[in-house]
Amino acid sequence: MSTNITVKYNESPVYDIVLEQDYNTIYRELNKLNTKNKKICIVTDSNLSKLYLNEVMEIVKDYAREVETFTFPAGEESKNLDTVYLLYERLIRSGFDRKDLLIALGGGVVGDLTGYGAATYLRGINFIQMPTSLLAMVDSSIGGKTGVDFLKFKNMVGAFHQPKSVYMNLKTLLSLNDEQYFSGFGEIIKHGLIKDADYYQWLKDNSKAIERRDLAVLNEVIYRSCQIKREVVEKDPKELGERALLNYGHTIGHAVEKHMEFKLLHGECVAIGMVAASYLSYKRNNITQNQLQDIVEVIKSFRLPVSVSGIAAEDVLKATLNDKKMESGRIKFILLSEVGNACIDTTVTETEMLEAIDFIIK
Ligand SMILES: NC(=O)c1ccc[n+]([C@@H]2O[C@H](COP(=O)([O-])OP(=O)(O)OC[C@H]3O[C@@H](n4cnc5c(N)ncnc54)[C@H](O)[C@@H]3O)[C@@H](O)[C@H]2O)c1
Ligand SMILES: O=C(O)C(=O)C[C@@H](O)[C@H](O)[C@H](O)COP(=O)(O)O
Ligand SMILES: [Zn+2]
Repeated sequence: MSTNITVKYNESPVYDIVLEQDYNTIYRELNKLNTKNKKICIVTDSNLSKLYLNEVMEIVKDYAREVETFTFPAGEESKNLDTVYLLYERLIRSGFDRKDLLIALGGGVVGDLTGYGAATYLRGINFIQMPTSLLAMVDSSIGGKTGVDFLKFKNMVGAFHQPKSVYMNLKTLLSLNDEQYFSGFGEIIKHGLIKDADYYQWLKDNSKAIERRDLAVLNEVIYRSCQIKREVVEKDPKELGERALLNYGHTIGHAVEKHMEFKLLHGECVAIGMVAASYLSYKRNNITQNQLQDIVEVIKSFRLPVSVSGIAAEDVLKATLNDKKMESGRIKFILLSEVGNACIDTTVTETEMLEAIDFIIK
């Protein structure tokens, strides 16, 4: 079973998202890029290097002049300029030129960091996303947002740089531990809440099959989420407007992620941030108290946290004011206008934000 989605900018196809259940057809993506006389560097983390690197290398080596690998320690703590420095060093020492190619084999951390390396090395070289986590398949591998954290502030240094292809092997989802697997549902539930109430309902109806990682159902989840993300990024590739809706739950979520020193996964922090943003949406009379309660229960049913402890509300507020959503001193906050629709609101006050943050700190 293979499914393809094409991402277009200004009506022109830019790259394909390929959903597969093995790695056998990667060569098609490489052939499109004429890689036979190019060097390829596969960038991955210390977990994936033990799981899929050899299999991918075996295939890629027949379609490249030379294959290098660059592995860094797994986890958000590595998503910074120190790791990018080591990547540049490796590429320079190995003589990578502008026509060569990077492959990001891993979760969102590998994808964001490799994408940023590709965007900046020699002023930009090609890269392919090979997402292995659910979160990376439904969200981070699509749309060309690349970057790294700085002083633990999330994604503060980055660039828009589109991949040449996004190739996923859904069987890799079977080796994720439960925490990593369910963290993907932070972004998936977000897609339903901001864009598609039917999808949100469908997720609830299919929770049992999702729980047992039925690959046919996961194919549907990934396909629907990728379509939602594709539609948004095609209309607004550089987040001048509507793309900001994808930030639902992130303003407070990113601040929690920073203050928890990356002990919680990104999807878990997005889940907590969505509870706060849904609380504000309820306070603004956009959704009912029952709908707020339903959102909290659905997030819990996907084994995601809905609150956090051990951090101070004032610190979280301060970090939200340093996030990228500030514009002329005002925060661009994403609220639900109803379940299945979201809006940008620049009138949320610090007092309202503190109340929402208090709601998620236990
Ligand atoms: N660029 C974007 O649009 C975008 C969107 C959403 C999230 N992000 C970023 O993505 C990151 C989160 O992504 P993530 O949750 O994939 O984190 P991650 O890359 O750290 O992966 C989570 C953990 O799962 C492991 N892992 C990944 N795939 C595996 C597999 N198949 N089997 C076993 N273990 C596996 C990793 O080694 C890691 O330990 C954050 O940095 C976030 O800011 C970016
Ligand atoms: O693609 C986007 O745009 C998103 O906002 C997707 C988010 O899930 C993702 O976490 C993104 O990296 C957040 O963007 P940022 O600009 O707030 O760093
Ligand atoms: Zn996110």
